[in-house]
Amino acid sequence: MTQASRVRHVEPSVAAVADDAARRFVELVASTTAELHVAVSGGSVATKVLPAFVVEMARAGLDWTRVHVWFADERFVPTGHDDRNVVAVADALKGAAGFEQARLHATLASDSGETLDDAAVAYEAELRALVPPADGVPGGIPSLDLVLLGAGGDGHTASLFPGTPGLETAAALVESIRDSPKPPPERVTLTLPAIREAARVWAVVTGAEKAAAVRLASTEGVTAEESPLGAATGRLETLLLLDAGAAEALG
Ligand SMILES: O=C1O[C@H](COP(=O)(O)O)[C@@H](O)[C@H](O)[C@H]1O
Repeated sequence: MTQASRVRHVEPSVAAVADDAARRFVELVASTTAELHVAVSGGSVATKVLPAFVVEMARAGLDWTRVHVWFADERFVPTGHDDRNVVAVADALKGAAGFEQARLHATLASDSGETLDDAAVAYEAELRALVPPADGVPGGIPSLDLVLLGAGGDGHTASLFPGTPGLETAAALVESIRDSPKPPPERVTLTLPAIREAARVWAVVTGAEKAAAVRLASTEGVTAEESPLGAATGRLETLLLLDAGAAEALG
């Protein structure tokens, strides 16, 4: 995919970016009567963007009964630990009308008795069991309806970090990470092949400290190893939703 097929949208503030993403989410939910499989990120996506989704869905009179929530990445720490992305996501979804816990697809925590590798394997199995492939042919790669990504100032997205070779050719859909440069070190993440099979990928990136990463991600010809954010594209739609700070290094 060329960079030309990635659409950038800039809003003046973090709140305006969250509201814009929320309106797009409402349009997506309203556009279908099917179940929707949405993978979300932690960090600012969980604390600033998802709450806006909940508000906008309520304003539109829509409920969350058809929405499955998955994780773009998760930290392998004990259940309930503040570092678990599911903690912030579950908190954001508390007011989501009609949302059932059974549709919140958390990964195994470090106190589950399973290993980090087991957690990755189990999550891939759950994805394969519940998320249909784009062509509907059994056994194909699950195609999430939406992957909602954030990014770090280093250009990492989900738990895919710059300087990691082979991101594009990962054989698995979910991988374990043992040496995340950003703590905590142990994580599970969707791989680039899993993300790229999603119908839509929306990366919500805010803050001037991420401007250089956004610029690199938007550079024609950038590799996945240089910029995982730049390589995270969807089959039908790839959006980079930015605030003015994150967009300030773009031409
Ligand atoms: O470690 C992580 O960081 C990224 C970016 O977080 P942010 O707070 O700077 O937006 C996040 O997208 C990812 O899910 C998380 O595990």
